[in-house]
Amino acid sequence: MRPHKKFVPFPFEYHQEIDITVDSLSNLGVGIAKVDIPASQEEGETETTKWVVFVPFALPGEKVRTRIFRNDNNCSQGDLIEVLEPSPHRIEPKCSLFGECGGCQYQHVDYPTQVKWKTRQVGELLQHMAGIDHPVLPAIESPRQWNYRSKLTPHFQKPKNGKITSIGFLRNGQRNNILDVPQCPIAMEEINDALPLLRKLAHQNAKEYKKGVTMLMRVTEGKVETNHRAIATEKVGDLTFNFLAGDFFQNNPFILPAFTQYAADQASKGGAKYLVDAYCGSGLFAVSLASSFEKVAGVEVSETAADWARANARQNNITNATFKAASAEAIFEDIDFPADETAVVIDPPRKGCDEVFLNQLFAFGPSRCVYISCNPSTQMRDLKSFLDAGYILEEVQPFDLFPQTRHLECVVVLRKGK
Ligand SMILES: C[S@@+](CC[C@H](N)C(=O)[O-])C[C@H]1O[C@@H](n2cnc3c(N)ncnc32)[C@H](O)[C@@H]1O
Repeated sequence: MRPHKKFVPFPFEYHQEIDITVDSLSNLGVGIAKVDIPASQEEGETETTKWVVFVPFALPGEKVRTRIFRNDNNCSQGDLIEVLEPSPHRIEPKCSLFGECGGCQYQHVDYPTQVKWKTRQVGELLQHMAGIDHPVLPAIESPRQWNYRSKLTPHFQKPKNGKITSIGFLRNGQRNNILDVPQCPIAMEEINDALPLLRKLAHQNAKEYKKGVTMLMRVTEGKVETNHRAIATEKVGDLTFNFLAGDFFQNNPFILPAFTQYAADQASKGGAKYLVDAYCGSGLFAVSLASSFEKVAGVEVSETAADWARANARQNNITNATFKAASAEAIFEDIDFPADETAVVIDPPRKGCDEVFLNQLFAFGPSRCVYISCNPSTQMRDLKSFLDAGYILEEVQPFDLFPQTRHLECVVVLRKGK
């Protein structure tokens, strides 16, 4: 293969193979090695400098052979060719598509080590993004490490000559190349049981699709729902939640009782009597935490989700919670809760909180904030604003909602300084 015409042949030639020792992992789950290279391209250069090489699927402590395919300004990228000295934590991946499929990054690592690395990555983000050294509690493990996902969204591209080429997920590292995935070991058994028929029907009806499709598979009461507008049901401990199958709901139901209990304990610590659930979706936290508070107010931009939050409160006999369908910052216009007795749960989408919301939140000044996020990078960015506004970081507790993948949920607990 020839190099890309923009390939820069320094510090490595195209497809040069080098043996390296991996030091750490990036937050994308990619192995990072620091190697010595000549300090400049001058002939006869004797000085060396450290250079970063990224190698996917290589584990910390391993010696591996990598083949370089790209040199950037301050790092290089290589493919993993051979593991020369394996890590004691390396295991056989369960899925034959591991490495090709973009869904999982950690199937080749034993579970306790996955959780340890996720914990460490949160600590590193805390340092790099928020500039603080603070202990991170060990990530809470998922009770199920396989067959835990209650939602799967296999996709396919526009059929060619009336034929669908593959139904599945993006290939690892690619943006529009879909790998055919007939079974997925992190999806619940119900999904894997239903997948063959769904795939067969899609192939049979291929001529009807004028563009690519993302299919929905949502487990609800032992069955799989594929209609976005259908009602799905999930039990969390003694509580029952209904929501539109296509709307957001946390998709590892097995860890949710521990997750919501932790949020309840942290939000009510210090005697807060009132709760605001910002970005409340169909009311998971508002409804789960309501018994620990006198009054609860939820806010959610999706009207259907806010309607379901109201219905979920009613069907679980929660009478102290109200919900507003609006952008999150609007909640501070109408609540009359005393700020020094109010806790706010904040669970925004991956992009984090916007400035308008944060300014309104800080102007209100609740005594406690429990910030939950599936994207610790934006969470740590926002954390800086909390610290600047006088909040004190109490606890950082990751939860592993997504075993075998690089993803996690992280809970950051803050109290207002004096
Ligand atoms: C990560 S989900 C959390 C939902 C809920 N807390 C749960 O765990 O089920 C984020 C939610 O924020 C909502 N959202 C997005 N932007 C918003 C905004 N500006 N104001 C209020 N809600 C918003 C989305 O519709 C989604 O329901």
